[in-house]
Amino acid sequence: MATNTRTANDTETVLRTEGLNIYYGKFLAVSNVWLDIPKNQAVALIGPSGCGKSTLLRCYNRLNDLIESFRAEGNVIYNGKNLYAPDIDPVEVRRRIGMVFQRPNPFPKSIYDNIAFGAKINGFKGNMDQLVEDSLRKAALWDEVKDKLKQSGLSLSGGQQQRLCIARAVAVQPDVILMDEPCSALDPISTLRVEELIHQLKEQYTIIIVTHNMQQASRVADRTAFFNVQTSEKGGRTGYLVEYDRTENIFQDPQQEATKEYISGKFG
Ligand SMILES: Nc1ncnc2c1ncn2[C@@H]1O[C@H](COP(=O)(O)OP(=O)(O)OP(=O)(O)O)[C@@H](O)[C@H]1O
Repeated sequence: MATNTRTANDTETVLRTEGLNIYYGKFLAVSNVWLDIPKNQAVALIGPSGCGKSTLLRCYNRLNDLIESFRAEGNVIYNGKNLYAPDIDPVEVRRRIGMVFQRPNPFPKSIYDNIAFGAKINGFKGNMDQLVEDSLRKAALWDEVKDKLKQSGLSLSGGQQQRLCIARAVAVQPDVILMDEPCSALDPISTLRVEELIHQLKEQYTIIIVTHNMQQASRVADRTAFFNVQTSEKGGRTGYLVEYDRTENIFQDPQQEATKEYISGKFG
């Protein structure tokens, strides 16, 4: 049984996960998750490979809908509305809840158009130059690219490309930004820059980050959710939430044996 799974009552909850079971076909990938994501905080999802961190993350902006075998039971409540209700438009969900992926994936377009493209599709009618500058500033990239906005986004370094993807996510004025191992393809200096950026972004956005790097979770996250895998009699491996608490508690005073073992490197 998980502990501290709903202890985000010190601040407003943006995303509420209620008894979520996630299936791929008949396979139960993640079981019975109860988890509140507080506004303007960063929450890290950690745990061994296959425990369902990315699967859960993709439920928060309905990206799993693109997988035919995907099915969810339970509720994901975003600002009071069930994200999986029939009248909810998944495209609008993905605008409000943006995503940054493991590998930087800029469009094969100019730096400027990487930002402007999504904004135009979303009907942005304001000053585009200003939006591009503001978004690049929020992603701590403006000073490095302001003189080469017409160059291809693909001409940037990996770390710059990832910050461009963050700028692109920010440009459509989301509420929440999901990050799926955003630094795993980056060098240590670029990683630090993205981590610093996460601290700045929290002032305006809520962030959920999947990371394999426990130091990273302890550096960037206010709260951390530790997931583990249990093997059924039939051999199926299902992820479940073990413990969710303030990050310092998870790393310095975990309540569950499995969390203690994981953070001390005994498995995973
Ligand atoms: N599209 C899919 N179809 C079927 N099964 C899937 C699919 N995506 C993930 N799975 C399965 O769901 C389980 C959870 O996978 P997921 O990638 O969410 O775990 P994870 O904790 O993010 O792993 P990792 O840390 O290795 O990235 C795994 O058993 C995986 O094989």
